[in-house]
Amino acid sequence: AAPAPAMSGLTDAIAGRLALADAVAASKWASGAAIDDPAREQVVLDTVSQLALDRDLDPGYVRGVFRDQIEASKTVQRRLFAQWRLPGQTAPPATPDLGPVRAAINELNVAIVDELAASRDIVTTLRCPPELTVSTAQTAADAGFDPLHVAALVQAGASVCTVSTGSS
Ligand SMILES: O=C(O)C(=O)C[C@]1(C(=O)O)C=C[C@@H](O)C=C1
Repeated sequence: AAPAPAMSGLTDAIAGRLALADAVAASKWASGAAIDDPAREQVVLDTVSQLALDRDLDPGYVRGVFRDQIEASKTVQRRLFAQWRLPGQTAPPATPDLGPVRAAINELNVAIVDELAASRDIVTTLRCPPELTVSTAQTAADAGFDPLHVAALVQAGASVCTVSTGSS
């Protein structure tokens, strides 16, 4: 097999977290809960800030990456809700208890911060945007993501590289 792209550990962890948005959405549909849960978002952001400090990463950088994880999850959840509201469509059956899926998200949060630490030297360089693009494409293909999840995966990676490639 070809070697894995340099940042595929990170994009695999991001994709694993994003894939859980489907289970979150199904659970919220079953319980009638809102997609947006600002209190849970604060817990996630505060937790990953501490994980960042433990690894000598900039907590502001890591919070920014996780704001994108949360927004990407909501992109998927909102689209699924919109689909399930269509005539003749239904949500998959799910338990209204978010506890188990949030436990899985917590584990992937740690994995993502670990992968950000492993990629700390590349994220500030001009190699980051192309490596992230290649890894994202490989991860999306391996995961069998549909266009919605591919778009959300790209959204989730938007703040990973701290080098600007835009002309100014
Ligand atoms: O845990 C939830 O309820 C989710 O929907 C997941 C998540 C997240 O990505 O961490 C996303 C949106 C919510 O506002 C809170 C958290």
